[in-house]
Amino acid sequence: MAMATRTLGFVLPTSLSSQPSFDRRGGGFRVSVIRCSTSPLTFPTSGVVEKPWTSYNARLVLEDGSIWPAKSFGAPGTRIAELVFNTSLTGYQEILTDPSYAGQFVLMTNPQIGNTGVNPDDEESGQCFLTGLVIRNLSISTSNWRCTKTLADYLTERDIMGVYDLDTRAITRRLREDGSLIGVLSTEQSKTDDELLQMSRSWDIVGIDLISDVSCKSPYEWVDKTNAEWDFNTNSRDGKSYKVIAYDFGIKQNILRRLSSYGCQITVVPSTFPAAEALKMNPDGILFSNGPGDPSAVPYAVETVKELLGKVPVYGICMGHQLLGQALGGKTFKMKFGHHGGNHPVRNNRTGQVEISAQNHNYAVDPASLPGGVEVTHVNLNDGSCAGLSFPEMNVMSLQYHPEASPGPHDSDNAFREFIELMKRSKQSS
Ligand SMILES: NC(=O)CC[C@H](N)C(=O)O
Repeated sequence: MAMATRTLGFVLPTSLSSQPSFDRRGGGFRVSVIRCSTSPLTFPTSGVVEKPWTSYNARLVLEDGSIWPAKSFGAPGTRIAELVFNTSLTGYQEILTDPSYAGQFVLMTNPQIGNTGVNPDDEESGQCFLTGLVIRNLSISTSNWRCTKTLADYLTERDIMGVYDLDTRAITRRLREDGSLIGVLSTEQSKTDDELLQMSRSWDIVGIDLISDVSCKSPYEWVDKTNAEWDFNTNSRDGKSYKVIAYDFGIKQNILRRLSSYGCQITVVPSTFPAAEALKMNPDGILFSNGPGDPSAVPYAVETVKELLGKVPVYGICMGHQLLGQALGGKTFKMKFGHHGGNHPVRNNRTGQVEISAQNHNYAVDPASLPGGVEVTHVNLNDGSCAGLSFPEMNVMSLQYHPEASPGPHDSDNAFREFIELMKRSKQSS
């Protein structure tokens, strides 16, 4: 939810003279450490201080046989996941709580993470879903006016692994050259490198249904809007109300806030909610949400989408877009290393305009596999992949990326208005 200008609000005391400097004699950092706190901050002005987190040795072992010594600042243990890199400069808390990262370790290419701590407003869901966070440096000072906790404390409390002190540039280059890799993170010294390597080679993320674990268990109403302080683009609202059912495949709360701000009354339903029940509720539109993993591993969700097609206007975001692609008769495939970041240029084919977008996906719809009448509305300009679809005959629209952009730029927010227009037109013609 936060924008860069909001989250980068350092409050450094004037008596603090410079950048942290490493003191070789003392083995510590010669800085003033600002622990985030809701109580007034006190600033030591001099002296050697220890890093404000407990660190112990860890290893990242990748399936290609590479071993990356690291230091842990989160939960201890040994965990397996797919490693992806994310190029966002800000928004690590939204990334940590985005359910689409279930089954993955996220490596941040931004070399310094943790400087703004965590706060109660930037959560995309009620828990952290990724398996671990991999970073170059953990910020030694934490300061932001909304901060209530340090990143290290937050990850440890939520039992999520976090490691730093790895060469994240070298790992990113490897992922770009060889594609995403399965890895094992471990703080357990009793496990040999070879054991961890075998573990990483014994698991695969392809073909696993990850949405059933992250979806809600029963329907609920959503009413929260985007906080007025953060809202924008308000001129495009028509003041009317639309009844929307949101299928939760791992939904980010900012999608719900944006829909609500655009005047939707929302009922969120689980991924297994029967299409017939959804239709009985007489919605004006249906949203298929983002969600983790392989869209080919959830045929039941594709069936639900198929049953709803043509009966009511539908809007798919990310996983929802991929499920729509399959339901329309197309195929999805796994990309080499996917798109994860807040800086992806997308061309809107209808307007010719380029939007800078937030993206997080490893799979894509193959446009060549789609039947006639389905239009590719958006293209990712980095690699030409399909970034949006429309099938006007059935009131279908979808985006492979994140118009709710949290974190990320807001260029694509108008897609919510387009969904409203789709529902409005369909209502008028029926
Ligand atoms: N953010 C998402 O919905 C991700 C979609 C899908 N799980 C992928 O990785 O491609």
